[in-house]
Amino acid sequence: MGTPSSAATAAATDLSPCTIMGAGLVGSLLALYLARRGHVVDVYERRADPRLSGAVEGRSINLALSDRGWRALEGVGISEQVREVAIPMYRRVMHDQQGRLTYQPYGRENQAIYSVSRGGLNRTLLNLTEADPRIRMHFNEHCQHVDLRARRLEMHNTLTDQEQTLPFRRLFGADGAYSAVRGAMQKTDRYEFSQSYLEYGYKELTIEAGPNSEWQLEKNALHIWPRGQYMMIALPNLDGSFNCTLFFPYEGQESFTALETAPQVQEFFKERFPDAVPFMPDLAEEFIQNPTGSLITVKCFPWVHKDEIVLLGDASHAIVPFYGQGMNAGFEDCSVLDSLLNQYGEDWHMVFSEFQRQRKPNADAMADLAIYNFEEMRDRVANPRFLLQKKIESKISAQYPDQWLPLYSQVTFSDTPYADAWANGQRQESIMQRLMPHIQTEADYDLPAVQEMVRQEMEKIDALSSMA
Ligand SMILES: NC(=O)C1=CN([C@@H]2O[C@H](COP(=O)(O)OP(=O)(O)OC[C@H]3O[C@@H](n4cnc5c(N)ncnc54)[C@H](OP(=O)(O)O)[C@@H]3O)[C@@H](O)[C@H]2O)C=CC1
Ligand SMILES: Nc1ccccc1C(=O)C[C@H](N)C(=O)O
Repeated sequence: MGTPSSAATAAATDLSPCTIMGAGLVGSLLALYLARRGHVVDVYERRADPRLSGAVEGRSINLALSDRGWRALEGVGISEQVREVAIPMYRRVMHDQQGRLTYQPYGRENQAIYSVSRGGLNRTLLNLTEADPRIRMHFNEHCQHVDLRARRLEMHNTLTDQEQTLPFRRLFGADGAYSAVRGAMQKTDRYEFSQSYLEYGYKELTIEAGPNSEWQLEKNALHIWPRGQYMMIALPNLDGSFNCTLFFPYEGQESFTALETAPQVQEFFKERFPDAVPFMPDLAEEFIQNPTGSLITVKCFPWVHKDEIVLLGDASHAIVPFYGQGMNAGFEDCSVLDSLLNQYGEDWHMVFSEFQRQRKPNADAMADLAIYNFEEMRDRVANPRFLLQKKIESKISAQYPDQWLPLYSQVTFSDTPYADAWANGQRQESIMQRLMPHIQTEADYDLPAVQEMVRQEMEKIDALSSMA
């Protein structure tokens, strides 16, 4: 296990107490970061302790941990522990309507995104917070109101029905997409806020483990059934099963409203996902019983109030799940905040204002990237020309590693700010649009005319970067 980077710089005395709202993934990781700097941390969470309440496993989209998330976990020395329960997924496996498979690697050989269960990761983080004497966890505490002026929280205990008012000195809103902390900030003058829902919802389903707990599809992959306007995906679990998610329109001919009865569900899946159905014995029951989740994007500004309150994770930037970056971005918030604390010490005004200055454009870019990846996953990955373009891009990247890293790798396997990755990616896409009409097969990449075009494009990239 690595040494926590921030522990070395922690001052043991005179640190202001910190209050975190929300003990989800971001709130729990942030508690570890702040405690390891020497702060006393109180964490309030409206849910019961998931380790006691036996939260149902397999009822949430599996997370895909990638480099930004791993780096943040390393920052508090817990990445090895998480790695033990994470399954590497090296590539996308696409299933067409006849059950034929095509493949797309995520990055170079050995580069992978990692499937982890949200509940499992949350429990691991909570065990670690509990082991730290500086952290006090308060479950079943619902924040009903934040009084910004008096710096007080109105809390309601959902077990005892008791109300209490608590003062805070420094408040970190990690209370998710429907944040109560943000809710109070929204009432201040000139507060910018927007939320939008996709016209799609999601339904969680299960591909069962085989008779000997074996995986019935390729284990180390993320499976996609792209169907143009909708898709199903599956991520592996440690017990041999897969968590499947159907992303599906609310309305229309093929939509949730059109699938109401068990025979309708069976019929539809048999036609559209025939190779998955034999592994989904509880399909119709799950489809009818599991709730349909909605898909929200939240943007807001500012993220800070004076030097007293800051929003992190979904509270400031909830995004749709299609890039698998929501948790990674929220974890990166924690490591960025920690490095700003290293830089500015207890000058919270500087720390908070730098935090939102750096993070806001990146959060906005990630929100756009997430929507873009939905179109890629549900539609473009089914197109052989798209897969050829990705192969050509990886050849360019191998030949010109200093000039070209594919967009997916910049987002997933680097710490390039999301906004820069998105801008680079759009530039690269326009180059590919010029190049691809000259390429029909992978071998065409070596044609002298194509090589010359690529060389000229690289020269332009060099010229641009020397001007920057
Ligand atoms: N794979 C999945 O299904 C999901 C994944 N995620 C991932 O996790 C990432 C990080 O999420 P994070 O920012 O931690 O947000 P989360 O929503 O995971 O955590 C916020 C926590 O705060 C609690 N909370 C909300 N309102 C209050 C309140 N008024 N008082 C006290 N507690 C409150 C929430 O409870 P409650 O949940 O009851 O609102 C929740 O436990 C997301 O970007 C996403 O990628 C998040 C959700 C689902
Ligand atoms: N975790 C997810 C949850 C829902 C939808 C997608 C994901 C992904 O991780 C997608 C992956 N990054 C991909 O591009 O193939």
